[in-house]
Amino acid sequence: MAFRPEPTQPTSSNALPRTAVLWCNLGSPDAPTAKAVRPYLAQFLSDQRVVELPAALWQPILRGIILRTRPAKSAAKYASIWLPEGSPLKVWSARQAVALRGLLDSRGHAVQVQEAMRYGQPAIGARLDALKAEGVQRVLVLPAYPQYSGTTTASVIDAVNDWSRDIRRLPEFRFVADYHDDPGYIDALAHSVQRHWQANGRGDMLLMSFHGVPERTAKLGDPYSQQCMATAGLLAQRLQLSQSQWRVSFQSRFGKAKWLEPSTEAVLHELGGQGTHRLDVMCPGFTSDCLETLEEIAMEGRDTFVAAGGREYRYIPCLNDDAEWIDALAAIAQRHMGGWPTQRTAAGGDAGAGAVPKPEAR
Ligand SMILES: C=CC1=C(C)c2cc3[nH]c(cc4nc(cc5[nH]c(cc1n2)c(C)c5CCC(=O)O)C(CCC(=O)O)=C4C)c(C)c3C=C
Ligand SMILES: [Fe+2]
Ligand SMILES: [Fe+2]
Repeated sequence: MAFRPEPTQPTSSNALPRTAVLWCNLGSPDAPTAKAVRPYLAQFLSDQRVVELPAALWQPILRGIILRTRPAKSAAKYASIWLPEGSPLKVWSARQAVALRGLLDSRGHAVQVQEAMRYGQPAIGARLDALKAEGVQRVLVLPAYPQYSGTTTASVIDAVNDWSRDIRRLPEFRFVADYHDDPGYIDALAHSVQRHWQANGRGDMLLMSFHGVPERTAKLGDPYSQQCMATAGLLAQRLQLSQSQWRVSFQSRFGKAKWLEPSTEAVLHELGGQGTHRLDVMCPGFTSDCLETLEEIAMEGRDTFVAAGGREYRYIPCLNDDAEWIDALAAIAQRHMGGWPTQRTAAGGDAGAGAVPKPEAR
């Protein structure tokens, strides 16, 4: 094992903050084409946090069946939601990082904020390389997942650990595990629903659809489903909804195993069949709109509901770069950076940069 030589530390860059927030999301393919989706899915579905099967059993299925058929089907779905600037998930993640940095800066915190992707680009390791080369000494790893799951949150931490393995002088790391019950997050969600009601009228029912995981994952102790239920309960309470006015479901089932229930598809079918007049649908577990919300919920979900007899289907967008949400995110970041010298100095750097004494020490 050879550890990499340390980069020469920048000496005169007091203006560059020594603390960074790494805003980590899932990632997307580079383009909405089968050619680009294939390596993305290969990386994603080879992560043993995501598919908990022995590699000797799973890899032949992945390489021999899934990666032959799924890339083209997924690419067509990605093409239906792709933005001129790229994948919605990456576009929103980048905007969120810029907004978070701006807000922290306006509060006197000199902190770098970078978005990074667990799969595809910009990769977590590449971002950490660049931050280290700039002299960053403290990194807050902030997953874009409000609810903790081994399949997502822990996998982000694995990527940080993989990068760390051959680094001689590591930055100080802190990891945010979850913020499923954070009052700022719940308030931002509640206000997004209230704004939607003000603009479009109140629906008869609010469906909160979360990404699913295999039922086995939950049975083995993953806290994800409990945290989803807690988020939904807090949001319903905050919106003063009665038990009959809200439902929770789990979407994006993959493979043949049993996943968390009820499935979003089954609930949409049921609600449509009952003649639900106006259905409001939101995805509180996704902090930005992406393939799973824009294609599966806003498009496919509508078709399922209407085909079953439902009338009005209204999709409420994710928090994306909503100002109240960025404010909540800044509070979460600040709380976890407590004690770190992030205050901006007169020289424009941070108090932890070393070379410039703090104003009060002069
Ligand atoms: C194979 C099992 C999967 C598990 C377990 C899983 C958990 C999980 N995923 C998210 C968030 C997202 N998933 C997204 C896409 C996506 N998810 C899976 C599979 C599993 N996810 C696949 C194969 C895909 C790719 C698309 C496809 O081919 O269907 C996305 C969107 C990515 C984008 O580019 O827009 C997100 C976000 C969570 C939160 C989660 C468990 C809690
Ligand atoms: Fe997923
Ligand atoms: Fe999906």
